[in-house]
Amino acid sequence: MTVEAFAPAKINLTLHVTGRRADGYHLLDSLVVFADAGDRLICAPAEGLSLMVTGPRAGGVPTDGRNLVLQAAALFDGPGVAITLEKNLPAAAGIGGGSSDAAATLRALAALLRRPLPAAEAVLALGADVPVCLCPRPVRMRGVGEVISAAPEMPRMGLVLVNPGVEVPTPVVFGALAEKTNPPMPDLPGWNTAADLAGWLKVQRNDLESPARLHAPVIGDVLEALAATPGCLLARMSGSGATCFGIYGTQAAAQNAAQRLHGRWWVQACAPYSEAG
Ligand SMILES: C[C@@](CO)(OP(=O)(O)O)[C@H](O)COP(=O)(O)OP(=O)(O)OC[C@H]1O[C@@H](n2ccc(N)nc2=O)[C@H](O)[C@@H]1O
Ligand SMILES: Nc1ncnc2c1ncn2[C@@H]1O[C@H](COP(=O)(O)OP(=O)(O)O)[C@@H](O)[C@H]1O
Repeated sequence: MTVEAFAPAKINLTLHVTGRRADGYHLLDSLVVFADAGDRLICAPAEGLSLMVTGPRAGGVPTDGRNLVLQAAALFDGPGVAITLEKNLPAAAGIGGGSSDAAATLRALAALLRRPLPAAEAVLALGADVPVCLCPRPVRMRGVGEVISAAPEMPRMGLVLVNPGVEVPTPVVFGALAEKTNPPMPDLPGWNTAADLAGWLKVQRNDLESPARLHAPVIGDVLEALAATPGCLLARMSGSGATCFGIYGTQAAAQNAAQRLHGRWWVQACAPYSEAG
């Protein structure tokens, strides 16, 4: 039996940094959605554990024990599985590529080996973003990433992701954040249209945008380019960057914007993705 799993891109529509724990990790309040663009995993029974990384964004992704896929697989105590990871998302890009791959590995191996998912603490130890990636659907994420509650359904909309090809290491961005204690989000209201959602998001924030722009000023160019595309309702950075997203009223508007932006950067038109269950 072969098990396939989809590892969707994670998008932080908001990212409020509300405090800092004694261990240095930051407390977050984030509206997280997933995209129907992502990496793919194929897991097949084998003698030992192995990983092959393929796909257009495989370059530079570690294939040894540094890869979160192997770290996630190791939680199943030396499983006999050959894993192929098709890498479509840019790495170190603020869209949770590694974390989503790790979560997809956990889902796939639990199904393949007919075993329960590892304990919550072990999942969190893989990375603060791994718990949220375990059930890809719109959620509000708090704590350092482990406190997850359902968010209202997303309205119909189109999205465009743009990454300028500059890797922005997450610890560097958190380290450069001047004010660590900022207001959380208010209660989430629910949105009927993409314009409603964008209007509400405009008065929310990504607190990591300023420190990320210090490290990679090109983020400012990406945001400007996205905002200038026809029909763009909001342009913002995701996570610790450098990927930015644009929100559009329709898929067609997002496709059109992506076509205009194609050329110097990684550009992907997509739609919100939600896994049932
Ligand atoms: C910022 C976020 C927002 O969703 O996304 P990305 O930019 O990575 O996609 C995540 O919190 C990233 O999660 P993840 O990338 O899994 O973080 P980890 O591997 O656990 O931590 C990497 C480093 O980021 C910092 N870190 C991470 C999460 C957090 N809540 N506070 C932190 O201070 C710490 O310096 C830590 O050493
Ligand atoms: N499966 C993976 N895909 C991409 N990067 C990975 C993976 N496993 C480990 N890494 C390492 O994790 C780092 C962060 O990658 P990623 O999770 O994509 O970024 P982010 O935390 O910004 O969303 C990369 O620099 C890379 O070396």
